Amino acid sequence: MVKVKVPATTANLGPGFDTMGMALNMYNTVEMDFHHSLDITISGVGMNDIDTDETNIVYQAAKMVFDKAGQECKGLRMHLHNEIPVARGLGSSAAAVVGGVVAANNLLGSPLNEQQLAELVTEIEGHPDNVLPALIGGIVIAGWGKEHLLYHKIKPGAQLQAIVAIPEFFLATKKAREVLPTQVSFQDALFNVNRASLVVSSLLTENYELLSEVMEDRLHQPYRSDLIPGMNALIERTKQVGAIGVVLSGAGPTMLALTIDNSDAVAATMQQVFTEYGIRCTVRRLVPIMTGAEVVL
Ligand SMILES: Nc1ncnc2c1ncn2[C@@H]1O[C@H](COP(=O)(O)OP(=O)(O)O)[C@@H](O)[C@H]1O
Ligand SMILES: N[C@@H](CCOP(=O)(O)O)C(=O)O
Repeated sequence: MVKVKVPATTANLGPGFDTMGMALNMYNTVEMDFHHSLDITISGVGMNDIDTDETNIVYQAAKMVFDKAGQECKGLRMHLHNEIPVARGLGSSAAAVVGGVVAANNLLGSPLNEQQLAELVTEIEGHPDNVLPALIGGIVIAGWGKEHLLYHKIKPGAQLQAIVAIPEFFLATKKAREVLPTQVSFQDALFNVNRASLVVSSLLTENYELLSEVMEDRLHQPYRSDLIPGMNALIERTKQVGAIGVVLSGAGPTMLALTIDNSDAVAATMQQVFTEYGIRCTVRRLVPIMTGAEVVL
């Protein structure tokens, strides 16, 4: 039996759509063992929102590792314990995919190396920005090259905190991608190239004064704002009380505020603004982490 612990992630970091993400200290665990049939049990959050048959994505991801390794999968016994809320923009599906792939790879004696795991989880999820930090931790910038996935991991600054306001309502990533345009203007593309580059350089140099001016986006957030009541007001007001950057976490509806200090005021303001817009939410204070999925048993 193997037990794998996988972190939550916050993807995009504003302008880095489908490109950047960061691992956070909130975890799901996957326990997995060989079995003659499929037997899935679940505990923790979202128990009623997750399938326990062959459509379960932890199982589907695990089965792809068996297929790649040329091994027959007769069944699996799995217990999933979840802390990451489902369909809220904190990478629950990424954690499920990574948990399934890493657990199965371990069960089979590690036939796939890190590069192969990174490519497999990206193929399954469709974009690398949440699965890569879930797999290897830290802040990851990633994208497909001609043949291979290219990725680079940055160490988050030690002082950085991540406050997340998690609304009570679900927003499936699929739905939040359907509102995106198929084309954008040259000016908006240029704006995001500029801001994403400045986000990376300010994270690398821990220049939070610069970071506070550049976590802006024109490729996805404007199109998603109608799906998240209060999003723009929350960004504006949370920045006024000292957050470095305030952005949509992944595809939403969770909002992420990066802070160094002023965390109490930031957390209170996020809660307050959502409440004013009739949205019940849970605010959690998290920190970026350098460790991705790890085998704990
Ligand atoms: N722990 C889990 N185990 C299996 N499937 C999960 C788990 N968590 C989430 N999922 C699946 O992922 C879907 C949510 O994915 P998605 O819409 O991308 O939201 P998120 O932003 O949380 O990743 C759920 O509807 C469910 O099918
Ligand atoms: N780049 C993706 C990220 C989705 O992340 P999730 O954690 O919300 O699944 C997007 O913005 O669609």
